[in-house]
Amino acid sequence: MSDTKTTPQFSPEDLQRINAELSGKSPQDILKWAIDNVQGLYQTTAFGLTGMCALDMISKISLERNEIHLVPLVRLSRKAWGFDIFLDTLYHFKETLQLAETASETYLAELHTYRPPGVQTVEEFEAKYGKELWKTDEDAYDYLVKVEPAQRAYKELGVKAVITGRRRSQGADRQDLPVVEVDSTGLIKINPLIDWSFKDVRDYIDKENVPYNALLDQGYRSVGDWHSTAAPVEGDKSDGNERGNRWQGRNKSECGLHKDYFEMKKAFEEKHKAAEEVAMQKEAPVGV
Ligand SMILES: Nc1ncnc2c1ncn2[C@@H]1O[C@H](COP(=O)(O)OS(=O)(=O)O)[C@@H](OP(=O)(O)O)[C@H]1O
Repeated sequence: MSDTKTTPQFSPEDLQRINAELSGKSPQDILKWAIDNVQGLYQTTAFGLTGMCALDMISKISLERNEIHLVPLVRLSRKAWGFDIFLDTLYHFKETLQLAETASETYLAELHTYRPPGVQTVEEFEAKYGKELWKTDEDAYDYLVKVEPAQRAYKELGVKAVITGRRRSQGADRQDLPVVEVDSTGLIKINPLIDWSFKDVRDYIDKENVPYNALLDQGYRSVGDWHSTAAPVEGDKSDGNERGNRWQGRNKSECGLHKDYFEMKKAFEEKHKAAEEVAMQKEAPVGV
């Protein structure tokens, strides 16, 4: 995979202007702007509530613009934008995988699913990288299940920009997010629901009858891998921190997908190389 940084469609000055223009606009207006102005646009989603709102809004924009309500959405939408990228870490809850299927059927959306390099199943992953890698080396885990597959997807599909489901009210690293940003690889990230609260997304889902992860009915507010998503505790509303059930007890609030790609890759490769050298030394016959 080439690691050359691509030239973003927007200069820093463009970005400043665009963010000023889009500030305070509705998610639908931000999405319309993105569809009209951004090339190579896809949505990256783990089918969180926010991503589901965005998916529903995009479909409605497509319908509204074409004014033909009986043509399958897939054909209309395909004209307007790319499609969904789903990074299957192999450790998602079955409810999330079920929702991925329901969402792509409901919206006739074409799902591009990417898995860790060279493997298709948990068994293959664990045979190659060991059991519970998220405990023994969480950075390597993040790199293998999210960061590398995402870069592979972007390259293979020609993705230049992604719509994400991040919101400022999710706190931690997200409280100062801009609407449009460019990451270190030149990828444009658009965060259309940036100003919405958890209640706003929940209300939209209910009002528009949007499919959602069945775990929400069990009290989950944020859903990631099963091994890093704690089950809700009765009576705990965690209103201030909707992602408080993720990576509990660990100093971690992001999965790596929204961190610096080059730094993650370098750290992974250096560690990997060192591990290989140790393994080779062990294998070398005594005296060599
Ligand atoms: N597995 C996977 N595949 C594709 N895209 C993904 C994935 N995980 C995270 N994302 C993108 O990041 C958005 C925020 O997700 P989370 O709040 O769950 O946080 S985290 O990224 O896991 O740290 C998330 O928002 P949603 O669309 O609401 O799911 C996506 O835009």
